[in-house]
Amino acid sequence: MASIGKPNRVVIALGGNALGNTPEEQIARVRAAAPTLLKVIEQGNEIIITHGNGPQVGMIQKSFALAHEDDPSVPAMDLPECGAMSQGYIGYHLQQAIGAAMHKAYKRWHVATVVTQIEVDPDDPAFQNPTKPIGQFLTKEQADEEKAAHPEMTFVEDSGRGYRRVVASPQPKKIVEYESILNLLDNEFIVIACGGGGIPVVRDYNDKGAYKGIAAVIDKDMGGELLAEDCHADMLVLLTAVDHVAINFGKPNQEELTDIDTQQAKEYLAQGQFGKGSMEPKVRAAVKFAESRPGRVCIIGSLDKAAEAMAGLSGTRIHA
Ligand SMILES: Nc1ncnc2c1ncn2[C@@H]1O[C@H](COP(=O)(O)OP(=O)(O)O)[C@@H](O)[C@H]1O
Ligand SMILES: NC(=O)OP(=O)(O)O
Repeated sequence: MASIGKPNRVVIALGGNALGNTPEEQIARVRAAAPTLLKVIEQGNEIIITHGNGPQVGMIQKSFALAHEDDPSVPAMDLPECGAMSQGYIGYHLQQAIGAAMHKAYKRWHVATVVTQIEVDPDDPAFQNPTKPIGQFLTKEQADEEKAAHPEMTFVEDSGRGYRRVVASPQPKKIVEYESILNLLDNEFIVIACGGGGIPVVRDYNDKGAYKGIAAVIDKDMGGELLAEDCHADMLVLLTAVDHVAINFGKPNQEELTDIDTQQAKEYLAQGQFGKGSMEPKVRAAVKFAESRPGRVCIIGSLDKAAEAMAGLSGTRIHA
């Protein structure tokens, strides 16, 4: 386990759903989380923050469509642009909250957001099979209405919480701004990076290999895992809206997991114990990280109990 007292590198991922649905809710939640994040630093760790954007990226795209609904000549705002906006929107609130807490404690303001692109494979099969829920939760009737208005969109039921639109979610391959992130870390900044899983981009070989956006939303748990590996992190902490990963989730025989090894996690994955597009990618990211180097640990827990989760008093610990 990453022990207190030596400078461990910890990547902390904040779930998009755990950040609330309005700017006011988001400000309140990141303000509440900021003291915990600083406490992790005081315990001798370096932290790197990433975050989801599922609700926010959908909200940004829909707001733009509504603003221009009377003018069909205005094209839709594409997902990569919406993803970039979500990184700015969430990074801005995180910078304010962490910056204020840091300034109070140390009279320093060393926190910065990196607008981060992540290269994906244009032939990733995920482009043929949308799985990433975005936007608000809908009733069945609302989802049917949206589907009738936008036949190209796909809607699925999301972990008993309602219906949501799903979009393609390719695997992250390479963090384009990797060196900028490491430079900021070397200069003792708290870095917020790979928000929303990173803006998905592909190489355009008709334009000398330049990067261009592609319509998708990368899973931030998988983006966060890549960030953690690239930054040589010791621990990956995935914070969401539930205290623990569970088996038989939502059933009378639900069982909360506190400590499992990757073998057990893989068996539960094979049994389909985890919600697709919600808990499943977290457990997959946890397994990948825990198996990437001896001693690496992932904790999945709630944003509200982040301190307890890091102290081993809450959350699910996944290790090799
Ligand atoms: N087996 C499970 N154990 C715990 N939570 C689960 C499980 N399967 C699905 N979920 C759902 O997954 C949610 C976390 O995924 P999601 O909301 O997508 O996360 P994020 O906070 O990253 O946006 C939980 O709040 C819960 O509703
Ligand atoms: N991009 C992403 O995974 O967002 P959520 O954490 O909100 O699902």
